[in-house]
Amino acid sequence: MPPPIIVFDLDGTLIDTAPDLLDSLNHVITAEGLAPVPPHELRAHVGHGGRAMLQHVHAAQGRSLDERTQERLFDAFIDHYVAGMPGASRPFDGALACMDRFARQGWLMAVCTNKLDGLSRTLLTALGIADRFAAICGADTFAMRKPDPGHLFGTIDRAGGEAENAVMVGDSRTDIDTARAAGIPVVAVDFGYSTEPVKTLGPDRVISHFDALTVQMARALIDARPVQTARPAASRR
Ligand SMILES: O=C(O)COP(=O)(O)O
Ligand SMILES: [Mg+2]
Repeated sequence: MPPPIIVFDLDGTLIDTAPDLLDSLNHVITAEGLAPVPPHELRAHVGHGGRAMLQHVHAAQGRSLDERTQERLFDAFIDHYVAGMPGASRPFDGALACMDRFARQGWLMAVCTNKLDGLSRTLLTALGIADRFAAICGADTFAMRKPDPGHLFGTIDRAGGEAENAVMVGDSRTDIDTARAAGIPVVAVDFGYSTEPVKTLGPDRVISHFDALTVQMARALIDARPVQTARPAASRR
């Protein structure tokens, strides 16, 4: 039987990427004559991706954004973001020690993120932690992405784990919905980029610091999960 696996979301869960994402966004929009956005206004939108941030900023400043312009600005945003990696992005407090605990107990670790695959790898490599993960699967790794449970199943398969022996950790409704749809227990962090309080979204546990995420907690969540029906064949890889 393969070892148990803990699957982390990236932005807002494992890594605090918001300052760099906002910096790149402001770089792009100020070049277009828009006003820069203060961090507190956009932090909650960071978890929805670059296009959503561009749309939000344009709408908030009464500017239209056609598809072509959006794609041009998105490309410029990504270019700026990658060029600065890792910038000020850092693992959240306690995240590295938490990963150490799970690694010491022989758990597999993986990343399941709606950040692009290449960006996720570049960032985790720049931070010196890419090697810790048996799989890093982004928005464009599979034909589906979170909240489709196939993204999570695919990540677990690639890492060599089993969905029946897995826990997910995330910061958003998307993560919680994904894990729920997969029948996998989910721990929500309340320090990420959710627009709504995570405790209202139905996670199995909420933590305010990685120190609270113990191997015992993860083990207990897996042991307590109800007996699952077989996952849909379309989600198998
Ligand atoms: O970049 C995004 O759209 C969200 O990324 P996440 O899934 O790691 O939170
Ligand atoms: Mg997230």
